Amino acid sequence: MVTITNLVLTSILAGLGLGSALPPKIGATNIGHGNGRATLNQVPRPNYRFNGARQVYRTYLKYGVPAPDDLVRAVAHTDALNAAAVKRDTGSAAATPIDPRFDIAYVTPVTIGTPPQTLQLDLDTGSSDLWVFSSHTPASQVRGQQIYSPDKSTTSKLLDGHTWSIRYGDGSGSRGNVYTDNFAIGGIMVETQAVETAEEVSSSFTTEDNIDGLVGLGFSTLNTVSPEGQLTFFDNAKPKLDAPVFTADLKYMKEGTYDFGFIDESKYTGEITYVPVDTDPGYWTFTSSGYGVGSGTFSSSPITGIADTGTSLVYLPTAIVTAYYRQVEGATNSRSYGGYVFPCNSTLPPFVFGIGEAKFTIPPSYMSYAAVTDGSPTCFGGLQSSSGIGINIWGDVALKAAFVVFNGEEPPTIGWANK
Ligand SMILES: Cc1noc(C)c1CN(C)Cc1cc2n(n1)CCN(c1cc(N)ncn1)C2
Repeated sequence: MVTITNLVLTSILAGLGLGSALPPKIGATNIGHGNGRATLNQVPRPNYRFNGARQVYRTYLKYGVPAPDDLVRAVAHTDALNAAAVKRDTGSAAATPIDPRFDIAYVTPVTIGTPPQTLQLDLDTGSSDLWVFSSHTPASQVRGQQIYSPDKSTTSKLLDGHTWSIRYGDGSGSRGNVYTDNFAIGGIMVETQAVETAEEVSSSFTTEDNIDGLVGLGFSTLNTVSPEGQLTFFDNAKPKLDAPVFTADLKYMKEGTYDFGFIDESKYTGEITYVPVDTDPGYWTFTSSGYGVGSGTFSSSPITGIADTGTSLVYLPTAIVTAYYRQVEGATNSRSYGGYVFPCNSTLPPFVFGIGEAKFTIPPSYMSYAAVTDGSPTCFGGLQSSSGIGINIWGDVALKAAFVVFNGEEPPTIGWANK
C-alpha cells in the first residue's frame, strides 16, 4: 500500500537519483499522527552492500554528464565484489542407514511439491537421475514406500514427451515420466527440479520399503532423461550455494549427514586432501595412491575408481582383494555366495587406502559386512573384486571411514579427511 507521503518522498529521492537507495519498504513502523503528519522510520536493508562508485555514477547521471569508462568499470567491479560477499545458501540433512544391522544404503528426507511431500531418498553419487516412487507406480510394485503425487502439487509441471530409464550395477532398475517441481534437501530449495516419476520399478526396489527413490549426485552427463537430459539437484542448487560443494559424513550403523554449500570443520580432523576428478563419463572418478593390509607394508600403486554413496561395498582389483583375504583365516571366494566370505569369528585386519600422502583405515568391523544369511556363521566381506564390474568402486564401506568433500568447482576435485 503506497501512501501519498511515501510517493512524495520517493519522488524527491528519485529526483536526487537515489530512488533505488530506498529500502523496499519505508519503515515498518510508520506512525500517522492523524493531523496530516506522519513519521517514517527507516529500516536497514539486510543485504544492502554499499557501492561508492555507484553513488558517484548517479551524480553524473543526475547532472546529465556522461560517466567515464573507468567509473563504469568501477561500478561493475564493486557490484561483483558485493555479490561474491553475500552469503548464500547452506544446508544439512541426515543420512540414515535403511537397516540398523548393516549399512546397505542410507536415506535422506527430502520435500517435493506444494504443499511439500516428504520422501526418504538414497543420495547416490554413482548415478544422476532423481527418481521417486509415485502415484504412477503400479500398486503391485509399491510395498510401503512413500510416493510423490504430482497431481497433489500446485507447482508440478509435466515435462511433456520426456521419459527416463535406468539400470544399476546390480541389475535393478526403474523407468517412467518426468515432472518439474519444487524440491528441497536440508532447506536448499530448487524451484524447477526434474523429478522422475516411476512407472515401473524392479523387484529389488519394491522389496526395499525404506527407499522411496534416489537423488543422483553424479555429473548431469549421466542423466537418462530423453530427449533432453536434466540437471541434478546439485547442479541446479550450485549457483545459490555459499560454496559449490557437498560433503558426505556417512557413519557405521548410525546416522550421518550430507551438507550442501559449506564444509563443517567440526566433522573432520587434520587436513582435507584434495585430488583431481575425471568427470568422464560422469562419475566422481579419482585415483587412490595405494593400499595396505593391516600393519603390512603400504603398496604405492595408483587405483582409479569412483566414489559411490549408492553402492554398499568396496570393489577393487582382484590382486588387492586376494592380498587382503590371504590374511583372513578360512576366507574363500565363494561362487554360491557370490563373493569373498569367511567365518564370522575370524580375525580381520584393517584395510588402509591412500589419498595423496594421506592414509585412511577401514576398520575390521566395516570389513565384516554381514552374515550371508540371518544367523549364519559365515560372513560376507565388505571388500570384493571389481573384475566382473570393469570399474573400481569406493562404496559406503570406504566412504564411512572418512569425511568426503565433493567439490563442484571447475575443475571438480574430491577431498578426503579423517574423522
Ligand atoms: C544393491 C543395493 N544397494 O543399495 C541397496 C538398498 C541395494 C538393494 N536394494 C534391495 C535395492 C537397490 C538396488 C540399488 N539400490 N537399491 C540403490 C541404487 N543402486 C545402485 C546405485 C549405485 N550407485 N551403484 C549400484 N547400485 C542399486
